[in-house]
This record gives sequence, C-alpha cells and structure tokens, in this order.
Amino acid sequence: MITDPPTDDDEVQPQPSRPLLEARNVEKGFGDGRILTGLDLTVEEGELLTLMGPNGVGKSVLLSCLAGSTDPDSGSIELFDGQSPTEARSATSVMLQGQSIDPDLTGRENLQFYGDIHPRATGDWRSIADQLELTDDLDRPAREYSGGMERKLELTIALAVDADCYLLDEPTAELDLSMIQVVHDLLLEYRGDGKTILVTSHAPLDAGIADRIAFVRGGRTVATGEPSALLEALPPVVRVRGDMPPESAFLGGRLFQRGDEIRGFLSPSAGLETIENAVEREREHVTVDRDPPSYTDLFNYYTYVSPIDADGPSTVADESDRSDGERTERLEQ
Ligand SMILES: Nc1ncnc2c1ncn2[C@@H]1O[C@H](COP(=O)(O)OP(=O)(O)OP(=O)(O)O)[C@@H](O)[C@H]1O
Repeated sequence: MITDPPTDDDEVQPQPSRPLLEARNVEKGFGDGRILTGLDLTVEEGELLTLMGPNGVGKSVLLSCLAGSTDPDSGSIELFDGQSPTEARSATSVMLQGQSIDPDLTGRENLQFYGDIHPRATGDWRSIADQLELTDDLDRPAREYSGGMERKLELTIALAVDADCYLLDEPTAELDLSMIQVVHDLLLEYRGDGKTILVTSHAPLDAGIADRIAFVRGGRTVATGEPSALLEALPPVVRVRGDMPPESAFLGGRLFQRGDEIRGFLSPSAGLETIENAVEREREHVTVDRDPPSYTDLFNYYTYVSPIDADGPSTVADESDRSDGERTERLEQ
C-alpha cells in the first residue's frame, strides 16, 4: 500500500490541557476550627496530580469534598464540565482512608460489595490484588488486616472501577518501599491509559510520579507546578556536614537534619561564606556546599519555610514559639 508522505497537518499536535476538576475558593471547618480557607485547585484531564501537605493540613477533608462525601461550607467544586461531585460519582472512583472497608466482611466480600454497587466496577480486582500481594489474605475478615493491608484493599476497591477520574487519599500510606513502587507503577499505568488521577500524600517519594504537584498549607494551595519547575524555583539548598551552622543564615531560621547532614535554604542576606566562616572549618570533616534540591527539600520548603498569607489559619505553627532544638526537623525521605 502506498501512503502519502506525511505533511505538517499529520504531526501530532499537543492537546491543550482541559480542566477535569475545578475547586474554587473552597472553605471547610469543624466547630471553631477552619481547615480549608479558600482553596483553589485545578486537575487537568489525563494528568496525575499529587496533592502534598503535612499531617492534619486538610488533604483528606478536601478529598471528601471533591468526592461529594462532605459538603464544603462555601466555594464551588465542578467535575467534567459543570457536574457537582455527587453528579460525577458514576465516572469517578474514590479511595478515602479508613472509610470504605466493612471490618465484619472478608476482603473478598468487601470487593464483591463495591463491585455490586459501582456501575463501572470491573473484574480487574483479581490482578490488582495479585500485584499488591493481597490475594492470600482476601478470605480473612478485614478486622484482622494491618494498616498496610487495609490500604491495599481500599486501593484495590478504587482501582477495580473503570472510572475517568480517580481520587485517592494517601494510597501509599503504611506501605513498604517495594509495595510503594508497585502502587506507583499501577498509577502510572492508569495515567498512561488516559485516566485522570489525584493522589494525596505527605511522602516526598510520591512527588516523583506526578505530572504536577500542588502544596497545601494554611488551608490553601500555596504552590502548583511540574516537579522539575518547582525544584528549579527553590532557593539554594545548602548542605552542612560535621558541624551545626548558624540558623540565621537560613530562610526562616529553619534547619533540617537528614542522616548525618544538616540542610536548609540559603537566606539572600547570607552567602555560603557566611556559613563557612561560622562553622569550624579547621576540622577536616566539616563541609559546606550547595546541593541539588531533592523532593524532601521541596516538601520541607512548602511545608515549613515558604511565606504564607498573614491571614492564614491558626493550624500553622508559630515559629517564635519553638525552641532552637525544635527548629531542626528530622525528616527522612
Ligand atoms: N469530622 C471531623 N470533625 C472534626 N474535625 C475533623 C473532622 N475531619 C477532619 N477533622 C480535622 O481536620 C483537620 C484536617 O484533617 P485531614 O484528615 O484532612 O488531614 P490530612 O492532611 O489528610 O492529614 P494526614 O496526612 O495526617 O492524613 C485535622 O485537624 C482533623 O482533626
């Protein structure tokens, strides 16, 4: 068969991104505590977005609102060009931590229950449970499951639906490193099939699979972007080994310990030499250098260091209340 030579028109043009989920100015509180304080978030069709933030910042509360399980106090949430979260349910699959499993049923019975109620449930749970090494435990009552096994069952329930959009609350929580890799591979496979995925996480490890990352702090989204762009935009990261550097040379006066090194973000008012002069350089094992930023640095910056609006909620720790010792965070990747 003879085909025409390719023309410019035949070239695959990049598709303009199209929002599949849009949350605008979402507010949510419980009693006097304000958790979400005007949060904006857009998830583009076909992307894998990782929503990151520290414990208790409101990631699960937001996911509940996006899934239609909880109503926001104010603001708007639309999926699929104008549908409310409730209207979008048949095209969405949701994993909410600790909320879907009936402990009195076995894992298999839980899967059957959800298979019966979701209009787009599939038999894919068999292969997903296999990949997550859950198959041998499916006939045990779910009340006997460990935390990691519960997460695996919840994820199997959610991924066994042929949805257009997956909203997954910390799918890698409580999993060991090899299992996190399996989950990442599964998510990337779904993403490769054109599915739209929103994952919440406080583990820097989950940043690497994202098309975009959104950071939540003080009830709002404080930064959104592609991982590489966010890493590039970070202030210089300084690594000190062998001595305690002066906090004043670092943004926010914050130091982070990782293994045997102290890391932080260089303050513009201080140069590398400020730190070099302050540490005991004559000691051979003391080193001060700039280091390429890691995802842990990215997480630390947007969680503890980046500026936040003065009218942010009280959930943000007041730095002046902390002792010097508490300013050195120990966060492992
Ligand atoms: N039903 C509720 N009633 C009262 N407070 C609640 C309720 N649900 C959540 N909260 C509070 O809202 C805040 C945010 O909780 P949320 O579970 O969304 O945090 P998170 O970012 O998902 O944290 P983690 O990473 O630890 O899972 C917490 O202070 C929590 O105690």
